[in-house]
Formats: sequence, C-alpha cells, structure tokens
Amino acid sequence: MIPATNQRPPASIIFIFGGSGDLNLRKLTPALYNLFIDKYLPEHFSVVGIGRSKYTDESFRERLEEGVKEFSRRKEGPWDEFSSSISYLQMDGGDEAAYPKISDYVASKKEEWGVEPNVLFYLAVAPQLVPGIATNLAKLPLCGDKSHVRIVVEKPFGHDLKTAQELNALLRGLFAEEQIYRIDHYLGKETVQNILALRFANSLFEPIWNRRFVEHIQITASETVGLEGRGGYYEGSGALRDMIQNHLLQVLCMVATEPPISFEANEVRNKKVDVLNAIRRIEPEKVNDFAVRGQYGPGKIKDKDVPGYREEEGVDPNSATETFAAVKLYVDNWRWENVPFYLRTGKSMPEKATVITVQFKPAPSFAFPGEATSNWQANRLIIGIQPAMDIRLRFQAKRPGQTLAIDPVEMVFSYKTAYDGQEPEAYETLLLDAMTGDATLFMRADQVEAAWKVVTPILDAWGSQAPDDFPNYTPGSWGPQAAMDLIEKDGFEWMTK
Ligand SMILES: NC(=O)C1=CN([C@@H]2O[C@H](COP(=O)(O)OP(=O)(O)OC[C@H]3O[C@@H](n4cnc5c(N)ncnc54)[C@H](OP(=O)(O)O)[C@@H]3O)[C@@H](O)[C@H]2O)C=CC1
Ligand SMILES: O=C1O[C@H](COP(=O)(O)O)[C@@H](O)[C@H](O)[C@H]1O
Repeated sequence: MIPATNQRPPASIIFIFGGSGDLNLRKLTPALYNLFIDKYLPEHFSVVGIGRSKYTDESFRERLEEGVKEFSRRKEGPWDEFSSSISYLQMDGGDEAAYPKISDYVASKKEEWGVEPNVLFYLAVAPQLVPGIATNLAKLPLCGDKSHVRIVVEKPFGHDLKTAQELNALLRGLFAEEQIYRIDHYLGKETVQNILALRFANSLFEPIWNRRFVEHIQITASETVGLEGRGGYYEGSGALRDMIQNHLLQVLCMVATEPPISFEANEVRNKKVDVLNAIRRIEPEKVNDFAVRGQYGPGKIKDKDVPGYREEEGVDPNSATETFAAVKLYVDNWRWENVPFYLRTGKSMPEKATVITVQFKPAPSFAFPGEATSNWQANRLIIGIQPAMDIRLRFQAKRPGQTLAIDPVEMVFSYKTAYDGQEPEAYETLLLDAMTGDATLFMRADQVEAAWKVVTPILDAWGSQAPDDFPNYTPGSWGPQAAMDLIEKDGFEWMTK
C-alpha cells in the first residue's frame, strides 16, 4: 500500500521478462510512468525489458511510448525523462548462458549509483515459461540476497490445486517465500483496499457485519468484452479459473476477514487465509446446487454483432469452456455461519461492473407495514469497485406528504466527487509495493492453494461432465437462467445497483 508519506523505495532495477508483451505495454510501463510522475520512483531506478524480439533501446522505448499514449491514465508528461531509464535486453529466458548479462547489468548499476539496488524480476510471460526462468534466475548468486532481490509472478498461478502446489514447491525451493510476490491485480485496486478501511477504520459497520444482521452477500464482476484475442489462454482456463479462483475469492476475503491486529503483511494474509479455509467444501454430488456455468452464443450487444464464444479465434468449435460462472459459498465460522455469499462473473454481459452488495436483514414490521420494511431495495450497502467507484448505503425513508409511504433512498460516497479522480491504477500500487518489499497485497503460497481447494470440487465436476446446453446465454444478458435460479430459490435476486 502506498505509504502515508511520499516515501520512495530504495534504488531499484526492474527486469521485465515479457518486456515486449501486452501486459507490459498496457499495464506495467504505464504504471511505472505514473509512479514517476507522482514522484514515487527512487532517484536511481532502471527498467530493463527482456524478450527474444529484436529491439534497440530506442525502438523499445518508442514501442512503450505508444502503449503509454493508448493505455496510461496520463498521456502527457515527462516521457523522455522517464524513458531514459528504460533499456532492452534481447535474450531467451530458456537460455541459461545468457543470464550473466543480468548480473553484469546489476553490477554496473551498483557501481554507477554507489548503492546496492533492489532488484525486481517481473515474470510477465506465459505460465509455462515461469519454471524455466525462475530456475535460471535462482542460479545467479545475486538472487540469494533475500533483502534485495524479489520475483513477481503473474497469474494464472497454476491450472489447478496440483499444479499450483508444484509451482509453489518449485519457487520455494529456489527463493525464500518473502522474495516471491504472486500478483492478483484486484488487490491493488483502490476500492478493494478501501474495504478494509470501510470496515476497520469506522466503528459504524463492524458491529452489524455478521450473521445476526447480514442476510446475504453478493459479488459480481461482469464484463461486456469477450475474449479480446486471448482465446488461446482463455480456452484452457474459463471463468471459474480466470476470475473466481483468484480475484473474486480475494474480494470475498476482504469482505469476510476478521480484523487484523496490524497491517503487517503476514498478519493480513493469515486472517485472509482463515476465511478461505473456512469456506464450506462443496460435496461432489451437490455441485449443481452451488455452481452454474454458462457460455455465450452469437448475438448483439447494443446493436453490435458479437460472435459466439465458439467462433472466437483459438477456441474449439465444440468448446466446453465456461465464459460465465456463478457460485454460492458459505464461510463456516462464528461470524458468517449460514450467510450465503453469491459470486458471479461473465464475459459479454450487459455492463462492466464489479460490485459487492451487503444485504442486511429486513427491519421487524411492528410499526410500518410489511412491504415498507421488506428488503426491496433497502437495508443494503453497495460497494462499487469499478467502473463506478463508490459506496452507497440504501435505506428506507418516509416520502414527504400526508400519507405514510416509504421509499428506498441512498447516501453516497463517490471517489469522483470526494477526491480528484486521479486514483492510482492497481499495477501502480502493486509495483511500488513490490519495490518497497511490502507483500500485504500479494498472495502467499497457502492462500493460493486454499483458493484452489475451494474451486476444486466444481472444477472436478465440470471437467468430468461436459455441459449439454452450451451455448446457454446470449451476449448482453446476465447469463444463463440457471444462474437466476441459483439465487432465486433462496428468495433473493442478483443486483448490481
Ligand atoms: N495482457 C494482460 O492484460 C494480462 C496478462 N496477464 C499475464 O501476464 C503474462 C503475460 O501476458 P501477455 O503480456 O498478455 O502475453 P504476450 O503474449 O503479449 O507476451 C508474452 C511475452 O513473453 C515473451 N517471451 C515469450 N517467450 C519468451 C522466451 N522464451 N524468453 C523470453 N521472453 C519470452 C514475449 O516476447 P518475445 O516474443 O519477444 O520473446 C512477450 O514479451 C501471462 O501470464 C498473462 O496471463 C495477467 C493479467 C492481464
Ligand atoms: O485477470 C483478469 O482480469 C480481467 C478483468 O480485470 P478488470 O481489472 O478489468 O476487472 C479479465 O478481463 C481477464 O479475463 C482476467 O484474466
């Protein structure tokens, strides 16, 4: 988390494996650029993009400048000054013999700067390249320096529990746990971090944040986009792995965690892993009662033709990969016993919205008529994660007039009106944390594995039984009917508002 004072990390070198790739273009370089503008980067810093493609330092910077112009939250600014610290190293991550170039570079910077720099290796490459690159890096003597060298590993972290365990075992054999930064970009979002502030910096909500007052909780992450050219990756993943196993379970942890006694990384992560471990295991024969999958067919969103998932590039024409998933979970602990948590995510949906809804129980109906105290649109805290960044408290009020009528009304906190609308992007926060050595917002090995355990029964059931109704939702809809049934049979309905 960005420190309260504008404290800069120490001298740093960031090696980005996958420097020529999409993630660096869209997210990492724009994030570093904004950190530079906001004066969060240290006096001595250097960014080295690594890849097999041929670039000179100059042509690499030009390519990244195009990315900044297209994707950065700030397009104008001191690009030349910033980019003079960027260079390119052409090498194959599988070529062990090339790695001394990295050590030589670090040694040269140490000499030039006169200080021992922190070194961050950011692995923005396909997951199958991670073991080889990590193994080659670990052979460099400099990587034994736990206090200065860290490695950032992108998602997906494993394909299932077994492969995640294998990757953890490999990485932990090569690096100390405190050197490994497993990224989940949702944890870097301002609005996600703010969940802890909302809950624990106020005395208002915490007393009612439990099974006695909360009826149920929903977490929706809907996207209007389809695959955006990522068919090759997504086809082997699906919505459950792509969004629920990581991002939405992490958000659930933020909503459900017990108060940490400090914001020290391991304390926060201990509390969050407790939540994951408390999630009730879904029995294999009951998966259909707790989980729904969907896949979009062809259709239109806002008059624009949308090809069906199976028509996208890199997708099997008979694909069983889900582009929508909804699950119902219970957190079996003292605070949350029998409070259902409904999570859903999907591509090609009507709106881009990541929203948490905490629905409180209705008021008893002694004084007002039952319909006024029912929960229709009230007793609700709505936490907008994106694109609306706001918190809305919905409650009942008396409509002015001589008749007794009750309406749901809202109190709103909006980032846009309360602040300057210049919130940092998730990758800004996460890169700065990794440079500073603050792992609070990164996943520890046990968290990743605990999250895989939650989804394993669903993955097993879906993997062993091909869906017979795919495609089962049209673009621009809220997913298959079964997703509505999942929640409506409990007497509730999905909400994003
Ligand atoms: N793109 C995004 O928005 C997001 C991506 N991610 C994750 O980030 C990672 C990278 O994704 P993305 O940038 O989209 O992928 P790309 O396919 O765009 O980039 C892959 C990068 O890997 C490099 N590369 C491939 N093989 C080698 C090799 N043998 N040695 C060195 N470099 C190599 C490529 O460079 P070259 O061909 O020059 O060698 C290229 O720079 C993935 O794990 C993805 O899941 C996560 C969240 C969002
Ligand atoms: O990790 C991923 O997240 C994006 C959605 O991220 P957001 O910050 O825009 O909500 C998703 O599109 C992608 O499929 C997934 O891999």
